[in-house]
Amino acid sequence: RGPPCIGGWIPWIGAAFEFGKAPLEFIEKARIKYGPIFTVFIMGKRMTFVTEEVGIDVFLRSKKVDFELAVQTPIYRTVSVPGNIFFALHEKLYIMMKGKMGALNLYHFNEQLTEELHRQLEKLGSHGTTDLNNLVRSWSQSKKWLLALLEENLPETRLYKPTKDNPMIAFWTLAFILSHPEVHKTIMEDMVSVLGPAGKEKIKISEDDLKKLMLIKWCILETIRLRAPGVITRMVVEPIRILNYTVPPGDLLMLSPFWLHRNPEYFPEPDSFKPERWKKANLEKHAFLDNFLAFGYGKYQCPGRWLALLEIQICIILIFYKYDCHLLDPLPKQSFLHLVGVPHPERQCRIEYRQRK
Ligand code: HEM
Repeated sequence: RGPPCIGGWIPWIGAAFEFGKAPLEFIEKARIKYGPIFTVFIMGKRMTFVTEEVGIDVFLRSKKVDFELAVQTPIYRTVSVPGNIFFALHEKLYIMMKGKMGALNLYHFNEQLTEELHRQLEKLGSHGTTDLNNLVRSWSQSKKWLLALLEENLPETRLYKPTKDNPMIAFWTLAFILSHPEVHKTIMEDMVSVLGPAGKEKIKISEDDLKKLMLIKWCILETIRLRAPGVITRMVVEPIRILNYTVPPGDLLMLSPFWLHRNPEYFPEPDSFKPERWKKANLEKHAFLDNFLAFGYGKYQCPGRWLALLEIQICIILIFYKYDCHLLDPLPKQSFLHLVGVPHPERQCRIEYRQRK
């Protein structure tokens, strides 16, 4: 017997209309109505969602589910890499990225990232008002060095251009910090004690400075917890038993880090922005909090996770070092439309900035 299946009235199309209206909301409503495991039938495809312990454990650890088979089609759709090239290059590319961007090798990027962000900040002038989204977008457009690094190590990737970098986490982190004045104030005090008062041109940020500015890292992780990707996915390759159900091969097994991070058993007061909960994580040993799955898990866990954290950390330090900032709009809600990747804001959020003296 398979899990409860949500189909809809029109045979092949299935639940596509209902699901497409607000996929994230759909998943949570379906969990409440159908229980911890359910299948959604859409455009001839079956997606089986697991939302509680047993299912999550199968998703993360079972040998009967496959990462490459699940992501090949979306990769073809977004960056046009055909299946044969993907399967031939994927493992090599992953190992290379994991090595170059691993937590231990990462600080080589410090100087390059700081230089690049300084250049972008100069364009902002001494003061102004802008949409926070525009601000972070302009910073993330010049990662040519990262592409060059990939191409140098794996020339075959030259043929494929990546999609635009996604600056959403930098947006949300700035928005969360600026809408929590106590947190913002403590960050500014820490910055003065580590980097000194404002005024120096083009400060450099050492690995040691980053370690001392731990609250910023906690804010980024807490932001990622609250704005985690809507789903991660695996393809079922052999029948798997979860609770009393059998999930057949060919199903896409789906897990939602976004909703998992809202489970109060795992994260007390899950909707509150509480950077201090990250005090418990063993970040020195490169471990996150239990049940934090924003970067996926297992053999193909996000290889860019430490680089993403480093980049946002430097970005926030540089902007707060140079400018006094405040939001002109309240913290926007997240849109429930984005299932893949980090949720976008429902509406704009303006920021006013003025150079610190
Ligand atoms: C906060 C930002 C980021 C988030 C939330 C994120 C999240 C994720 C997630 C959830 C996965 C799928 C893992 C799984 O299914 O187990 C993934 C894979 C991946 N991420 Fe990230 N990521 C981020 C930033 C980055 C950055 C900056 C890079 C590159 C520089 C990157 C490169 C990749 C790659 C290449 C994969 C695919 C791995 C593979 O094909 O084996 N990510 N990421």
